[in-house]
Amino acid sequence: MSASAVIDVDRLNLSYGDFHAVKDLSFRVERGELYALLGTNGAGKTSALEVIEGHRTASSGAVRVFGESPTDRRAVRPRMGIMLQESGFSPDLTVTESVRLIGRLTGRSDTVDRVLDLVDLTGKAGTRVSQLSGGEKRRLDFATAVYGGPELIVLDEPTTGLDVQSRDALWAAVDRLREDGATIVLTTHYLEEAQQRADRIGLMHQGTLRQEGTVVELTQALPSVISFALPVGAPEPPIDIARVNGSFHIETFGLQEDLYRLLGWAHHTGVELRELQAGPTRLDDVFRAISRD
Ligand SMILES: Nc1ncnc2c1ncn2[C@@H]1O[C@H](COP(=O)(O)OP(=O)(O)OP(=O)(O)O)[C@@H](O)[C@H]1O
Repeated sequence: MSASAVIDVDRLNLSYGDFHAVKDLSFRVERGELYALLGTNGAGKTSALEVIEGHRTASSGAVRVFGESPTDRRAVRPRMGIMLQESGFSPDLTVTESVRLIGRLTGRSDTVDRVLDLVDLTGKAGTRVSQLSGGEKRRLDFATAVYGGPELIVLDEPTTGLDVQSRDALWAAVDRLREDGATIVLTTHYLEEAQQRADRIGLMHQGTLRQEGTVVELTQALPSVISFALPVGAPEPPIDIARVNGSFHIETFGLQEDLYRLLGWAHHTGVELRELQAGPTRLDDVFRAISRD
């Protein structure tokens, strides 16, 4: 195990009865990293996280968190904050009471006021959980993960159900936690959030890790795309292009060169390139490629 690894997952397998949900999964998360574990529905992300969180026992393989077994709660729990997909707060408790209760369970020290400010729930301190909106409940879930500023924070689909403003606020809070040195493990179906923020990404499909790397490493194997539409009757550019749904696509590993040629041709022939877009491969494309099989 690497000396700095906060999480070390080595050939993890997890079965539910006859169903093999996680297959020989290995990955490491280094101190201070934001690692995004992404994948298709049912890929096994939550199952893997549940083993890391100490909520589930592996069928085989080794998982270490801070060098300890995650089931050693006394060693690991005070250092790890967890935002589950659903926390199951008691509906009759107020926001303040819920945070205080969770705070006690973490074994970390903090003040309710600071945590509510961090997750932007100060105005709802006295509101019962049953009266919170979906997005407010999600922010209360986030409060449980950040209480006491843990070294490791696990976020399972943290922004699902949040409006754009609340998402931005959550990511701003995550940025501040990272500035303080926190290590973050994240699952999300919002690939652009992972693309923008993750230091490294693991892509899972049907229980296995199909690819792992930085965004650049993952996307450089696929071509960039230039797309545009042409006015009726316009000549076609002398470049290898495909027609998709009435518009033109160029797939290229030489984005700059092909764009230069295309724009030069359009300029010389006086053709307008409508809805012109050019950009590197997005994580969505890598994702589609791994989930085809
Ligand atoms: N308690 C359980 N009993 C039986 N099967 C389960 C159980 N929990 C999960 N599974 C199955 O294991 C597989 C992996 O589920 P998991 O929730 O880990 O996937 P996921 O990658 O988190 O999916 P999603 O993105 O849809 O949340 C799925 O096929 C799911 O139906």
